[in-house]
Amino acid sequence: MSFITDIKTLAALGSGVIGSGWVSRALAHGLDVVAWDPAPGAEAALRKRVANAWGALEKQGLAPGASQDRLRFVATIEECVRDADFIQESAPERLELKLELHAQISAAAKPNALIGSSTSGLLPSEFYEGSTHPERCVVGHPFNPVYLLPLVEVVGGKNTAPEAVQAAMKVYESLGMRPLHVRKEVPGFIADRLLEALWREALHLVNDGVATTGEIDDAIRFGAGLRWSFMGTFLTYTLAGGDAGMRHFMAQFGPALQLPWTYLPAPELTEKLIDDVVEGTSEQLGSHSISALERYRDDCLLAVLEAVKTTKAKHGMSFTE
Ligand SMILES: NC(=O)C1=CN([C@@H]2O[C@H](COP(=O)(O)OP(=O)(O)OC[C@H]3O[C@@H](n4cnc5c(N)ncnc54)[C@H](O)[C@@H]3O)[C@@H](O)[C@H]2O)C=CC1
Ligand SMILES: C[N+](C)(C)CC(=O)CC(=O)[O-]
Repeated sequence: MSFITDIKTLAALGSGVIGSGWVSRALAHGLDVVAWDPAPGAEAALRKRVANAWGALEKQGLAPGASQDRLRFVATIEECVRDADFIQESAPERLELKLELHAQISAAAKPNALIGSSTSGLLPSEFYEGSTHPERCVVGHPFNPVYLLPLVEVVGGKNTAPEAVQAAMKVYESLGMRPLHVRKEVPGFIADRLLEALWREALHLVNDGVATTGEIDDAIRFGAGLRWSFMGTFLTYTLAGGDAGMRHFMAQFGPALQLPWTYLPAPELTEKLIDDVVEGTSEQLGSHSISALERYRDDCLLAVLEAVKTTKAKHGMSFTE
């Protein structure tokens, strides 16, 4: 089956924080958007959120014809999805609710219209169980604010066609996003597994009276947080191993993972794990030398620092605030 990838109309179901982010992104990319949300006052709240995001989207650059006026709010699920080329659900994170909602959405949608769910970690095999044409159903997990952050994790369930995953990635790309295919269906996918681990440790630190929430946030935003905007943990640590790279880093700091620094049980540091990490990071390094990547890292850091400083000053804040 071929799926619609050249989309003109996007349907958004659920128009809270995430749904309104999708609506804003789609409108800014010049699409027609049809939205539905059962809450009283949802239309006014959605239009207000879109208006609030529009300034940033204008600065980023709007597609030709992009307009907030191309948003239509409707009264039923059927009306919302009937003529849509792509459907994005952003309803509350409850399995039973999503299961029932997707049965209704998929029954009313065009059979070749892809359906994405914004779920943060529920399994698509479970909540698409009652869907019509489940082969076109995927997870498209975005990050807040959806209208600016490019990452979207794309996950298929047991009934999802591999071509549907590829087609959905193409659609998300057309919306200016950076899709990441999560190849194994696991709760929390990739990004939230990482974020939740950090979050769990942060709560332990607060609970144990070690640091305040502000101190913990400072520990992130003045250190690793700055690096993370342009270089992930594995490549960062490869550089931290100096010229000897990841193998030296693993030898020096790997054993410390077994110490009780963290409440999270560490994996056993087997030879295979070390080899997998070394091989993975070697691939990431590609033909770049450590010193070339150090210069790249430093240039990126300077650029990010300057950008944060200028933007904070524009908002009346000092750099250290
Ligand atoms: N807030 C976040 O940081 C992120 C949330 N997500 C996911 O996005 C989805 C939505 O989350 P939020 O926007 O944060 O929640 P929210 O609470 O801001 O919005 C949910 C919206 O769904 C509406 N709603 C209630 N029942 C509904 C139904 N039966 N059908 C359709 N809509 C219904 C509500 O009226 C509300 O406007 C969840 O699956 C969540 O896991 C994904 C990424 C980040
Ligand atoms: C808290 N959360 C699990 C809903 C967060 C996300 O899913 C992604 C984000 O925007 O951080």
